[in-house]
Amino acid sequence: MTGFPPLGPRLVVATHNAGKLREFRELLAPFPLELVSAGELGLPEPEETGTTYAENAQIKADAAAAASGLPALSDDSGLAVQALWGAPGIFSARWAGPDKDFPAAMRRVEEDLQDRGAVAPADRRAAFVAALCLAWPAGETLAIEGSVAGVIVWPPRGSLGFGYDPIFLPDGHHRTFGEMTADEKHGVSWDAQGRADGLSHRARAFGELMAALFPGGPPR
Ligand SMILES: O=c1nc[nH]c2c1ncn2[C@H]1C[C@H](O)[C@@H](COP(=O)(O)OP(=O)(O)OP(=O)(O)O)O1
Ligand SMILES: [Mg+2]
Repeated sequence: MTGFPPLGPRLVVATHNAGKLREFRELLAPFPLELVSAGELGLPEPEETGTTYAENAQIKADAAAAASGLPALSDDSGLAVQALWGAPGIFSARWAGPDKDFPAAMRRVEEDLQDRGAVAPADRRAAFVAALCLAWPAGETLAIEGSVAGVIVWPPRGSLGFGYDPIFLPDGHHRTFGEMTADEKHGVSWDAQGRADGLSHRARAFGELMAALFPGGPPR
């Protein structure tokens, strides 16, 4: 028993981002859940009025759980660049504008770093951060954050993944997220004790969240 209401069999993935949805489908595959996305249910995209990732994640999960009557899992995430005082941060999606122009958003990150004279890798530190929120229709919530540290590289490298992946090089690796396979970027492995391990911010938060709900790891 985990002290939380049952999770399934149906779970709403409360995102309108196709890249995140693909990652969550892969992350949730080992679990006995039937996934429906906010888009498939025609749920509106709530306004992200929070001032933190966690607040925005809760807004998205609560809205989807209330509208669907099902448990809902949301993600609010972003890229925090140290030399830019954490920007774009919670505004990462908004930097890409209504057309979701991530090449332009990545250029803006690079231009802002150039303006600060940030050329050496040590001056180009960044982290991807994800806050996940699981909300049940009766109001219970479970929230967890994950992050991964690295550096911003220029020019962008790789065409896999989504968003800012091509300019993020995680510490200890020589390929950017845009050059990594889905499994390398966000695959989660479970040890015999049911502890999860993964590389990306989303994989790390997801592993911790699911370990809280499924002690011992995914059912075999
Ligand atoms: O793994 C990632 N790889 C690359 N870029 C990423 C990642 N994770 C977040 N990001 C960037 C792009 C995304 O657009 C923004 C999150 O903004 P965020 O509001 O949480 O998501 P969103 O508006 O795209 O979809 P939704 O709110 O429907 O879940 O940060
Ligand atoms: Mg959003």
